[in-house]
Amino acid sequence: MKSFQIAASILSADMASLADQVRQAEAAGVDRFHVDVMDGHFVASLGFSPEVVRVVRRTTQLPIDVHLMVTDGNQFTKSFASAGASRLIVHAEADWHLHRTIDSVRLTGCDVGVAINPATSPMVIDEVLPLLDVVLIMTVNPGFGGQKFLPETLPKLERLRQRIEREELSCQLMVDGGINANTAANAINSGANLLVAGSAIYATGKGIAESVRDLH
Ligand SMILES: O=C(CO)[C@H](O)[C@H](O)COP(=O)(O)O
Repeated sequence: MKSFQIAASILSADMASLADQVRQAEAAGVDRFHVDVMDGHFVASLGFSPEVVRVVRRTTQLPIDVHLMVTDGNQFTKSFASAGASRLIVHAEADWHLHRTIDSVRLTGCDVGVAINPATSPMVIDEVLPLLDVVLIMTVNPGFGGQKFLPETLPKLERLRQRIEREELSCQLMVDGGINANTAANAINSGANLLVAGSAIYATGKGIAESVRDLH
């Protein structure tokens, strides 16, 4: 049995045929979908709305992770939960009251995750780790697809993996940014068990099926 999951990030998908791109990725064997929400403030880009999550939800039964790269994640939890998100991931850097936000995500019925940027120490989530379903270690600075994987983020994965094992926590360790057939192995060897891939699935020029096969 493989020890990792693959999430397809629709940021690099062709929006003109989003439903078809979701179906193709599911048929190719991805385990879940990843939808980026960007507010032009916490990160420089804009996108995606709950309406996009609704389209993905209507198209697949696979879990959908919504990554809230926004200044106030708490204000959007209900709208993305009712659009069909399975899991909401907020940024530790963007939240002064992370514990309260984790509680509000739980109240929506969604699973909960916290993301940290490359410059952020995992110490910021020490106190809440046992409350989480997933930790997202950004392996690029967030906001854009197609960036280069930052190997200096790997020691954070190792450190978190050790604690998760030691305390027998059920939390997944997710990596996002620059994940492809070359960088995935390093991330997995350092402790990641959920790989988010956007351009390595939707923008290789080889087609979705072959790209997912390469990742596996
Ligand atoms: O959060 C993100 C960028 O901030 C993304 O999920 C993005 O889609 C990753 O893209 P790629 O796999 O092309 O690096």
